[in-house]
Amino acid sequence: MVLQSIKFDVEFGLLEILDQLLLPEKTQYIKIKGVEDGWSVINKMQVRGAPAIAIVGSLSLAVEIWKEEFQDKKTLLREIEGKLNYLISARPTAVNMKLAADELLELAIQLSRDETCSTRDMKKNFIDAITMMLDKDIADNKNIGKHGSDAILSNLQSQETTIKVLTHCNTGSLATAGYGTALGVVRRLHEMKRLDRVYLTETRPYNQGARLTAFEMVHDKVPATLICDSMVAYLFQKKHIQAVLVGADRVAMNGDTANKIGTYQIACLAALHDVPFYVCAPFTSIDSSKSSGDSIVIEERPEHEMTYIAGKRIAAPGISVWNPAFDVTPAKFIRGIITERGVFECSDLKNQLNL
Ligand SMILES: CSC[C@H]1O[C@H](OP(=O)(O)O)[C@H](O)[C@@H]1O
Repeated sequence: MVLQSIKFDVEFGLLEILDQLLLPEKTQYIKIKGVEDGWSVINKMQVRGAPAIAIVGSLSLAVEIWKEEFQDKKTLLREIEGKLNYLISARPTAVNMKLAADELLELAIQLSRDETCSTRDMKKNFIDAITMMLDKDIADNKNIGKHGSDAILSNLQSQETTIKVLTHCNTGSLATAGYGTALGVVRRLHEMKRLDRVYLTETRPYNQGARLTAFEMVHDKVPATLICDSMVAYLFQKKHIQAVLVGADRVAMNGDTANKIGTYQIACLAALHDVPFYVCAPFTSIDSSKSSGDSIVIEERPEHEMTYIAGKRIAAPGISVWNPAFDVTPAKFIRGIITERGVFECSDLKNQLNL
């Protein structure tokens, strides 16, 4: 059975998301009735992952406007613009919701100006565009898997047939519409029988690795080993890791990449141990408005997310806490950006975006 993080059928007003705060103990879905529910589950990280945030946020708008009748296209356009701006505010670091909102608003403006398009047609065409995001994301991830596995295997010495990789956080079916980005490359390597093992960090404090990536790898029977975040240097020293594969929340034009906290220190260690470090991300995670990572806003999460685990306090009451949810890895540490269009050097991103 395929792991389904999103259930959607707008005809039935159905949008449900798997509550990722309850995994792996409980598999429980939450009904999303509109953008307020969408904003809430994103902000509370009941659904998370850069692509999944954009998809669930946009789908929450689709189910909301599907139920409503609009007197004219101007009213519908005003509703769409206001609710897209609201959804963008749920979490600041991942760029995907902002890029999706920009594209959807541009479509709505075009439809509102098209005199051959009725209000009903505008609503249907707009919702259809959102629905297509699901299939496109899965297709993009399959291409990321193909390009990434080809690139990594090309690095192998002639006598090496299988590969050991390290990944951080969760970049699989629980962070996307399905298959995953960095975990999509892992899945592709496994499908090709070229994966020896994937090592995954627990990824404190939310534990995306221990709770989500481990869940996905066990579910798919992929050879995987969980390690603590503090074990990465020793892993590089004692195991022959041939690549690091991470996701991205926002890639700047020079290749600087914002990703889950801990990514930057893994990149530093990978450089020290000469392990190729790859960022795996669809073009929907690339921000052409950012020339470098310097201006990427880093979300800071509530202190209880660090001082408690599963509702039990693990840190002394009264201790101060700093809880940045992301860090920025400089382009110099990144061997390549693995995308659905191919694998690019950081210096080539601008050309790939025709900028
Ligand atoms: C498919 S990339 C997912 C990306 O999002 C994660 O952050 P969060 O769990 O806080 O949404 C992490 O940075 C992953 O690399």
